[in-house]
Amino acid sequence: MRIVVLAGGIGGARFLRGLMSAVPEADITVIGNTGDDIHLFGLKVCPDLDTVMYTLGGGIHEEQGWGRADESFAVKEELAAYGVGPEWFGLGDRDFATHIVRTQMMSAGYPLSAVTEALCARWQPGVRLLPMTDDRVETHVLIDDPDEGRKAVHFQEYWVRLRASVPAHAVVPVGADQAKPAPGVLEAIAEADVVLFPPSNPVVSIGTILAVPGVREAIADAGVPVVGLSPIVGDAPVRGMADKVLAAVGVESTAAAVAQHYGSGLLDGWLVDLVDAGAVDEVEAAGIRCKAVPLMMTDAEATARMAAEALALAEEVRA
Ligand SMILES: O=c1nc2n(C[C@H](O)[C@H](O)[C@H](O)CO)c3cc(O)ccc3cc-2c(=O)[nH]1
Repeated sequence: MRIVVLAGGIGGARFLRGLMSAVPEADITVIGNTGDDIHLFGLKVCPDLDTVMYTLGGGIHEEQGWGRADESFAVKEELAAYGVGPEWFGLGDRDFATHIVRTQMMSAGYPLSAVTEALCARWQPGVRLLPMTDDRVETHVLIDDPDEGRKAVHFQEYWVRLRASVPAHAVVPVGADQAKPAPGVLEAIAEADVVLFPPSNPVVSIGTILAVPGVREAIADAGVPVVGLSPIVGDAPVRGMADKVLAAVGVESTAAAVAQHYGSGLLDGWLVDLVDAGAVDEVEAAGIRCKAVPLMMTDAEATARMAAEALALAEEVRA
């Protein structure tokens, strides 16, 4: 079975681990969000691609969900001693090596997709990991700054420095409208037997991937089941601060509202948590097959069961 998964960072990566244990023989292509990418200290950092690569490759800091296990911060401390920031973004020494290799390869002319493949040669994630695009896309968030008034900040500044503590007036994937899908993205979608949306952020992760011209259309036209898992459980994000960016696009933080945000033109099936069983009828009325199952990725087994439920729902809508 050929499965295409659109993935953000931590939620996407953990879901993928469950999916791989549920269907070890599956051929999985991951289309990773690159809107969170940031240039720091002259280096290109790709948080979501790295989170998937490290998680599936066994190098992730498990509790944190991002960055490397057994990490040290000597370089960051030395940079801070020179007064060079930002100090709010935690790049560790081991992680720095990844960004150095990536930046060096890109400076030599390799596209991000080729660089990602090269990095994965070390990590062997067991999936084909593709960036959504080789072009530069950067998600910016429009906020009101107490001193400077309304201004756009990089997504990472909003997420990590500000902890999404101020309202987001708009979320803009800068450059997405001009971006082309990376090599292999449209082909993987066209050849897929099923497309899955993990419980990743519907705006800044999956929404950004869908904003690359051609991706949404390819998924809608693939003629295969498209099944998503709600990142909202009991009207709150399972992790992260998805509610803050959902508000910016005028979507309520409920499992049903997120399903309708994707819409029946894209989504065939939607899993909600048992606590949201009351939303099933509303989602089905919107033309999307819906089922309530446990959706907390508490451990590997629970996550594998979620993935199996998503595939079972895909077979139900295919029939
Ligand atoms: O909350 C944080 N998240 C950090 N993240 C996670 C990241 O900001 C977001 O969670 C994702 O971009 C959202 O998917 C990092 C991810 C990386 O790959 C590399 C460095 C960081 C650093 C931080 C950090 O300092 N604080």
